[in-house]
Amino acid sequence: MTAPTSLSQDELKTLVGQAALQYVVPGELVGVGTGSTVNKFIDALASIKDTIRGAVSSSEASTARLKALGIPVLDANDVRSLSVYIDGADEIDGNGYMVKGGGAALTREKIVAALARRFVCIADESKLVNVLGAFPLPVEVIPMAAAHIARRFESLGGQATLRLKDGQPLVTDNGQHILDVRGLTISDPLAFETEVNQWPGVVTVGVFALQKANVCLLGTAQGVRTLSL
Ligand SMILES: O=C[C@H](O)[C@H](O)[C@H](O)COP(=O)(O)O
Repeated sequence: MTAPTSLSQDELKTLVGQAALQYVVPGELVGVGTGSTVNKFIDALASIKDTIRGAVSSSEASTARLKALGIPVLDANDVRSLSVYIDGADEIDGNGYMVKGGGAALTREKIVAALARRFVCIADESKLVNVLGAFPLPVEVIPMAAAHIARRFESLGGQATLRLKDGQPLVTDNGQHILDVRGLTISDPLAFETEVNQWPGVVTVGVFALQKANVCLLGTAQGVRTLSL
């Protein structure tokens, strides 16, 4: 697919959202992520909704969009496995390791991704990085542990702030809070994810290395680039 150089970031998201349809298996369920890029995928998915069984969703926001377009949404507990999970990223590196959670959906995203045999990341080219960490790292936390966890990040050189919405701590779909951690360089994503996920009070860290992307569809000025990871 070729794109003229004048495409906006929004148009690049539309391109990769549409390109992801090729990974949807007829007659099956598809795992659906969250965010502005996935919204483009959901819109494209509506055009083939009669060929699939439905979706397993990673957020209330995606569920609402899927249902509004007439796509059935199944509970993750009723599904043993998915052929594919399609989601965006805030950062992705050349190994398929990602930072996610800019939309606060990281925990459910990891759960639905865990059900899938293949993770297809859709992103515009601004998301491709050499090393993870420039995007403030989202971490979902149990509220009573937030200050303690923030201090642990300080000891790693990070500065953690509680994410707010309308002046109040943002509450996730799971009833928890989000810390955004700036100043980290995540040179070993697998080790980092494994360590932080063990800290008491951490629900999920937004590094996706244990469940990395297998394919990335990257929207570029030259068109959609497919990275096999
Ligand atoms: O919590 C949100 C997700 O991890 C998103 O996939 C991520 O933030 C990318 O979102 P967007 O496509 O809006 O840049």
